[in-house]
Amino acid sequence: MTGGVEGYRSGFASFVGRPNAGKSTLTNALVGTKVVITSPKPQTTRTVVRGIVHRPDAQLILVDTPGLHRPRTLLGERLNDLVKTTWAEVDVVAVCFPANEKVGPGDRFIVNELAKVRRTTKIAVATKTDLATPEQIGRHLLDIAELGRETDTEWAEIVPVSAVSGEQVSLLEDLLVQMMPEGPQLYPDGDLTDAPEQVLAAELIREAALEGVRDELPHSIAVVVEEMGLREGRPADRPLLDIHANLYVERSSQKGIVIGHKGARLRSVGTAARKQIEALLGTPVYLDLHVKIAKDWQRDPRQLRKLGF
Ligand SMILES: Nc1nc2c(ncn2[C@@H]2O[C@H](COP(=O)(O)OP(=O)(O)OP(=O)(O)O)[C@@H](O)[C@H]2O)c(=O)[nH]1
Repeated sequence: MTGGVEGYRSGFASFVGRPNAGKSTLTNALVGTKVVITSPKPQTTRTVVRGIVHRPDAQLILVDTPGLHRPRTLLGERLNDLVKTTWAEVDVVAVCFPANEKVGPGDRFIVNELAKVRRTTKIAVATKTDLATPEQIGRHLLDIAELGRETDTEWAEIVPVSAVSGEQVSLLEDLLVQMMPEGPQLYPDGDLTDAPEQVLAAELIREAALEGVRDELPHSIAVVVEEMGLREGRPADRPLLDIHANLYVERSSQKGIVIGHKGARLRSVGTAARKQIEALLGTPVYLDLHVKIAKDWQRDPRQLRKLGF
């Protein structure tokens, strides 16, 4: 982890736009090819991590937010409120406007709703520029700027890109990174998306760590699996799964409780969790557990959410 490195930036961006606007293709172009569509993490029910851009200077986490619909019912309105709450929690919302189609009522509806979320930085992305002539792209950019004025939306940037030809994709990445706040690395190196096994392993460790101390530490333990992978050089019939995990508590007094006298409690937590994970995944496990205090993270709702507090 390079968390805490000076100047390091980390945060969340979300691509929105009408169906077919090119959101998924752009996510894949930014992250690389291996993105998998994942299920929501247990503790973040509203957002799904679609991909993570790792750089030496930053980590950019691309999340999906629920789709926005024209509300016809109270439930529809509630859902839209939820979308707006989510938009308020990410650092940047990027609205995608395909360059080969005119800006239309569907776009206008989304931008109007987004305009009500004042604090979040908004950018406009003109997607699929390989399908449009330079004149069309120019016109399109003016239309997007005009829509911004009409809806009282301040576009921090308007960026034309093609996810297919790759044109301007790295520029978009640089711009997004500059808009992220300074903060620690939130996901392990190499993670492209939330791996369900890692989430499950973290849950089992958390369960084991809470065993017997629930009253003392009700909601104060979070677990992040930093690394998880089969150890290299093992015979095929004797695999070993290495898991490195951090157990986060809020205060140093809690650290003592979790570790126990001369580390005895942490060792038994490790043993219990290891057996559970082995039973679940069917592979022998080497579990390396560290206890850390998440002091600086407590005031940041995004990081707290990531940690499941
Ligand atoms: N030529 C070209 N086609 C693109 C580009 N980006 C996306 N497409 C195509 O446009 C279509 C829609 O792209 P998606 O990335 O699935 O769009 P989306 O916004 O995620 O769509 P929904 O999931 O329906 O909201 C697909 O057929 C893509 O191949 C691009 O930069 N150039």
